[in-house]
Amino acid sequence: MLAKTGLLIVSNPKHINKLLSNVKETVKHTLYIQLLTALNEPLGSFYSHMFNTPPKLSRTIFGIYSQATRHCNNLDVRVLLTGVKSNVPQIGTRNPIDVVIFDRKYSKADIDNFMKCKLTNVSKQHRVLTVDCENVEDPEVQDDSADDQVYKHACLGGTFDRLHAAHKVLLSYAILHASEKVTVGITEENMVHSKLLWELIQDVDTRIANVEQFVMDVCPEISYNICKISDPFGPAVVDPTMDVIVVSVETVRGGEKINEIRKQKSLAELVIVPIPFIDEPDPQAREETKVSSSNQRLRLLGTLLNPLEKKNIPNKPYVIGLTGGIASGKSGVTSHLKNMGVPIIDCDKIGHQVYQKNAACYQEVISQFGKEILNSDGEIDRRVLGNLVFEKPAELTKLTDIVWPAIKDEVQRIIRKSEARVVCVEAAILTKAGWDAFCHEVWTTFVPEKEAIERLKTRNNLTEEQAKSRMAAQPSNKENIQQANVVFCPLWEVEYTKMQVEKAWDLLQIRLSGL
Ligand SMILES: CC(=O)SCCNC(=O)CCNC(=O)[C@H](O)C(C)(C)COP(=O)(O)OP(=O)(O)OC[C@H]1O[C@@H](n2cnc3c(N)ncnc32)[C@H](O)[C@@H]1OP(=O)(O)O
Repeated sequence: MLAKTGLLIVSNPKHINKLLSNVKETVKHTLYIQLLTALNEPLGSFYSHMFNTPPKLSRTIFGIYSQATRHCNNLDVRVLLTGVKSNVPQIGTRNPIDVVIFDRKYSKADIDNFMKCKLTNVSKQHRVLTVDCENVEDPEVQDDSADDQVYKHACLGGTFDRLHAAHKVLLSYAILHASEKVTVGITEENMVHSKLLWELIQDVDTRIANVEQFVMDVCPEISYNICKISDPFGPAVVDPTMDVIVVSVETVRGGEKINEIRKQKSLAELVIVPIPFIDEPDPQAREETKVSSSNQRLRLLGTLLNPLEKKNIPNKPYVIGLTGGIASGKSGVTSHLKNMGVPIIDCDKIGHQVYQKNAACYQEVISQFGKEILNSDGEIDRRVLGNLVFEKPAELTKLTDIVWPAIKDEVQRIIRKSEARVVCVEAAILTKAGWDAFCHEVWTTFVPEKEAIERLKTRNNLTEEQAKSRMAAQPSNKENIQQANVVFCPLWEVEYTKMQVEKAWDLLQIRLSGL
């Protein structure tokens, strides 16, 4: 049975390759890794060589996270730095340990003693395993050189969206280079708008909480200042106590810029420690070749982003409510679903039908908006009506108050008589109308607002102002995403949208099979 949380006790990091490929069969959620300092060191003298030389671990830690990315990317791997900063030789992880795995054989007495004296948070039902790694060496985990130094106060900054291996390396390097304090600047929302799929970036408080939880888990012995930053420099250009800044190789220039400003302010320059990228082992279409948050966000497209709510509605047909901003590519998604055999209930179309001549809402719409909205054959001219309502929210509400009940009745009638296993209700403002109440899942499309404006200008011949006012009549991307279970970004080629829809469809089949 897979354990939720494991602890790997590593006597020789050069075994890590084999160890990690083994543990992924044992642990399913969090894997803590504790390094012993040297091969053949008895368990009892745990940590004894580590004090005063912590940065020497940096490259080992980089190697471990790189290998973890390759071998067990689904696990939350955390290399413990406990004991590196003080000689409190105990491991008190945040999550209780369900399985302890040793990379070599020890006597029962040594193991019993270790379990009793060194581990403070072990679950009652824990297991102890040994993966024998004699004669296995992974050349990619390098020996550490001895030229690193420890300073009092290290700093670093970034977005830290969906904490991944490269973030963990940056944070670990900062911890290893600081004897007293690490400051982490985390970008506020104003700083993330140029990033790919920024709409999917976690809110700043969640990102702060994740970083805090990680650093406190791997090394509670030093102090942390985790703060929001709304410019690229944050406290690094004003704090005289900072000594060293940890950056990725891509952001060395940012570190240099900070030093230029510090110099102007007569503050001591920071030592810049650049960290190489971790390679993405299996980059997919559109992904970067390094481990990155934008890769993670791309991978979220088509997956269950927000959990499903239990609703008291019939299980058949299973109703997907598809929504999304104006010109955000809803029809691209519905055409892929249609090809997969899913009936689409198009609410725009039903909306048009309900006020056709002699239909249920025809007279009421005319009484509300006047005969000026009629064309020569007595039909309501939607272009005229659209111009009246899209510019003025109160007018739009008057229209929707008239037509939504009729559209809803028709949608529910079609659902009731459907024989299909899955149907899709396509509605621009599904959640604002409260129609998510009769959908099992809400799926949404979004494209960057700039892109939607361009599409409206070219596709619908609207001016920039008109495009903006139409967008203002709808929930924002952020609102739609927050309320959706699955999201799509039809920003690129048709095939890429199709791939997202197929992924969503395959995952939906798994959910349906569990009903
Ligand atoms: C709950 C729902 O989502 S029901 C479906 C939406 N329909 C309604 O709300 C009914 C009221 N709307 C209408 O009668 C018509 O849309 C009109 C008269 C305002 C404009 O008609 P047309 O010029 O033919 O435009 P059309 O109906 O194709 O809508 C244009 C865009 O505005 C969106 N839209 C339609 N109604 C609304 C609305 N009430 N609020 C915001 N956006 C809307 C459409 O979904 C469409 O988006 P898309 O370009 O991404 O597909």
